[in-house]
Amino acid sequence: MDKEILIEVEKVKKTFKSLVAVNDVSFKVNAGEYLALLGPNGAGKTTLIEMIEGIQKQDKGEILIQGKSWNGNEEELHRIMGISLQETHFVDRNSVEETLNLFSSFYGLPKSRAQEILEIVGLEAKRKTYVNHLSGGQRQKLALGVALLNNPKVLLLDEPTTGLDPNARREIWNLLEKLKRTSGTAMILTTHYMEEAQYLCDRIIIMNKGSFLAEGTLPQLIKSYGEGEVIQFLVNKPFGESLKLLPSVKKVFWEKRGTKGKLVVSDITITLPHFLALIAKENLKLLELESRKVTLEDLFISLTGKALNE
Ligand SMILES: Nc1ncnc2c1ncn2[C@@H]1O[C@H](COP(=O)(O)OP(=O)(O)OP(=O)(O)O)[C@@H](O)[C@H]1O
Repeated sequence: MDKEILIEVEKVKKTFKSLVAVNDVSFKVNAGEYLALLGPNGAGKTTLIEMIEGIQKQDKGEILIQGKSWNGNEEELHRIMGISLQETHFVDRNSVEETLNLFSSFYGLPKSRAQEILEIVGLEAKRKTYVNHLSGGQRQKLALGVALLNNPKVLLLDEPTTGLDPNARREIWNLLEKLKRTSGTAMILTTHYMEEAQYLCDRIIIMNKGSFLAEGTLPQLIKSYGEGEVIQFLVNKPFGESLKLLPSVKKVFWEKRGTKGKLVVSDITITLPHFLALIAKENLKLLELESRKVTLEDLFISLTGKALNE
């Protein structure tokens, strides 16, 4: 049986005066699927996710959650949605437990649900702590806990791990991964972190300046860039001969024309000796050299001209 489509975004556009924040984008998310919206600052991720959350209204296009638009269905949609904003504001002089109880009462849920959530997000030891005394990671866990209270069918997380240290980030990932195994929740998360999209999500959309530049599973995205390996280098003076002519080179990308760049090659062991021989022949000095598999970041840079965290 086909999976249920829980989120449908069809030709959605949003402008702020002359700025097109989201430009005619369409996609669907099925039950049980995790989707990442990956993009640099200002790409339009928050605007898009807030339109799906019903916080902002699109100028054009249609957004359906479980087949329904926000118009006239607010109450029903709020019941099936879990939302965590980029910065969730809690009442500082409430404890973790009081905060969860308060949000539970909004949904008409019993206090026992708040207790379950304390365990799920691993904040039992902090139940009596005021929210303004929590660390960044603990706050994010609490925000996630609030989003999960109503057992949402649709979970929308705006940069759930921005600013967290790697350990705290990993803990949030573990939580979300566990949720994926135990529920049919459809999730969209926005992120600047390639590893987050890669680790958690079935599908990735790369977004920049309001538009989708690429979409697919990680292997599909890597394939679209050109599978292979990368030789990254920096030399002291520009090359005289074209690097494209070296054996097994598929593409050449320059960061600083002639001196700093990247070769995408089908086999490093074939290209590398010729590359080094050319450096010797042209009397250049090799200042940096790195070889590795193609990553999503390579694709991202080639599509947007900038690194993900710029
Ligand atoms: N209320 C608003 N009024 C005017 N411009 C806005 C408004 N909200 C967003 N923008 C602009 O729309 C563009 C997209 O912003 P958005 O916050 O959606 O990007 P983002 O991908 O979420 O970025 P970040 O990763 O920094 O959160 C940006 O150029 C932003 O300045």
